[in-house]
Amino acid sequence: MAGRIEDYALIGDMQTAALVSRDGAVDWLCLPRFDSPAVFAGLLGTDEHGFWRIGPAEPVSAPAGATVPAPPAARSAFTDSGAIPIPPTAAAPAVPADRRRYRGDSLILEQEWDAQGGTVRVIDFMPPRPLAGLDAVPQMIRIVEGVSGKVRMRSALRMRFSYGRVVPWVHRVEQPDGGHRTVAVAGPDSVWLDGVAETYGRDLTTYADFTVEAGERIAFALTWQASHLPAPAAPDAEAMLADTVEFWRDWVGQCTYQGPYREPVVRSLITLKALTYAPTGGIVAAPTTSLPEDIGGERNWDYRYTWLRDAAITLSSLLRTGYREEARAWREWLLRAVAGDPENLQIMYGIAGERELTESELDWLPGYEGSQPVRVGNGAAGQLQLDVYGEVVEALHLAHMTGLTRNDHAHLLQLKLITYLEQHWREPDEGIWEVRGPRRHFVHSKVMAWVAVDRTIKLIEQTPAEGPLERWKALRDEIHRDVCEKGYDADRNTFTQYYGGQELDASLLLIPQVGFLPPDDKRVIGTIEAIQRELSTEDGFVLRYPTHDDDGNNVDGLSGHEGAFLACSFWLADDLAMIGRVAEARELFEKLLSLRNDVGLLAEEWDSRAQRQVGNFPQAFSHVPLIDTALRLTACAGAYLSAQPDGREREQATL
Ligand SMILES: OC[C@H]1O[C@H](O[C@H]2O[C@H](CO)[C@@H](O)[C@H](O)[C@H]2O)[C@H](O)[C@@H](O)[C@@H]1O
Repeated sequence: MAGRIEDYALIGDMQTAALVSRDGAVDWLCLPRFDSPAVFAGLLGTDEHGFWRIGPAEPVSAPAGATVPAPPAARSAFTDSGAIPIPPTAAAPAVPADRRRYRGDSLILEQEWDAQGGTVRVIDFMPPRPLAGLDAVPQMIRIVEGVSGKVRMRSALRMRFSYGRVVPWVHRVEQPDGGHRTVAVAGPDSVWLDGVAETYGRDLTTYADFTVEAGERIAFALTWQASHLPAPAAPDAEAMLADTVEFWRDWVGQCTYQGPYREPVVRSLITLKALTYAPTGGIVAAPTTSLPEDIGGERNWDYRYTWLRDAAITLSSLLRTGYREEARAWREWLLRAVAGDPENLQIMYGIAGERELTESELDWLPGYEGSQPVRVGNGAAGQLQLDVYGEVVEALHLAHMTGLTRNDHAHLLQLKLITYLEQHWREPDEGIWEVRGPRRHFVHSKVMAWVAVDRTIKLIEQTPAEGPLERWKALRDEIHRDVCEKGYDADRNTFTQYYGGQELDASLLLIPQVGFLPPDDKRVIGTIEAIQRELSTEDGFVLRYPTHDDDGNNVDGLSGHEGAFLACSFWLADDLAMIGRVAEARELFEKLLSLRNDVGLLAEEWDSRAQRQVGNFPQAFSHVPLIDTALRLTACAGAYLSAQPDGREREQATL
């Protein structure tokens, strides 16, 4: 059974990613791309749906309920050593590592067990893949390293293609040097296992039992190849490790952020890079599908696609921390994806710009802790969400302002988007939260329409780009007036979720951040205070909107509740800093940092009742605001230091 969401660490090669549990099991891996069917889908079901666990065969202290390690009957060498008799269903021992971490600022995971006989380390990574050529195939490398003593280990590999549905045909391929490879084939996929350890099959699972001594390193490699193509070369694991170390050293070396939050910022940047599909520049919202927002409920979605909103804000964070190449690549992706008539702009696309993201349910998967359905595809692709025009234009604007090489097509696209928005901003939409209830006049959507027009006016004023400047200035004023008249409740001194509504919405926290109103405007302060009052969880985080009305009826078309939305909680910290409540902002930010798991990763939401992470994982939409808030608080600290040379702590508004 899958562990808690925070028990997982991410490894990836910028084309796909895997989740590795603290017990040494890879429970999620889609091959060859982020959005391909999973080869290991144990995360959303059981071990029967695929996993690959490497860990000690005999840990010192197995927790209650852990599978007792035992030798398979077919292997005499192991049986001769006098190990415990095997229960017929035992696949592999599942015992949490005693320690784990990423190797420095990289995506190379190291887990260590103090086991019977000594200490052992397993190093897991996926080498960044070349974009073309024979070796442009996904690989997962697992190096078992003896740290001290002598430890008996087991690798248990159960491949189940097509999200746990298909048992592949697995066979050995003898090699001229006397060694062998193991290959699993079904339909379009083949997956090759290489390693020096002897393997054997039992219960439709491939095992290797071996011993590792201090200083010894035993490598395994899994390589995917289209099944109609010749066998891929067996990778040189140690050379791949050296290349991967160098790749991350170079990449992290470009980071311009040097403030007090360097560790969480860099880990978030590495995570965002891992979610970027290198061949096209598309960015997935998360590498998983259907990790529930409500454990046991139906709020389960496929995030392995590129949302314009999520990608645009990711781009902004990358640009502000020195990463221009990713920004340039995403701009190219955007231009290709939206090519054609902006009337047909989708709010999300596949990672290569695909438009067909039809949603369906995988009824053979039980779901994470029974959370059904498991969905692939995403019906939100067909929604109207007017805010994405604002987010995209804002990202293009920032790219321009930070000196990214001029691109006339991007300018042209921006002008076309505004021409579309001019005709459609008055319409109701599904809004930033993609609610599956009725369309409404969401205030956040209108605010972001204002952002799109505002930034385009600035583009025209600052560059040779041309457009009907006066007409668009009038449009900008009209949208502003409309929002302030219809989206603001003067009696309660707060903006509301939608025109004429009573509910609040945490996306309103963005009003001062995008410059729609200044932070010291009484309506802004009133809205921040109302959100703090009405949308806070008992532990001080923020819900994005109330999921139920006063009579207990669901308002977003879905049953159940959801956790605090981490992005919104970071936005609150930002706003508090903007209105001068810097100490409070910092306290909230640090509380948010404490929700990260031990390797620095955040899901989409936090379940305050269960005190655990929920939703897809790791989530770009959580790591981006983490970076943004860190930058703001760092700027606050800088302003503070220059204003307070004696170093005494005092709150002050800096923005
Ligand atoms: O919870 C309801 C909606 O959840 C998803 O949308 C959320 O994730 C998106 C990607 O990070 C984000 O852009 C959006 O703002 C979030 O609400 C899901 O994709 C939707 O289908 C679902 O209705």
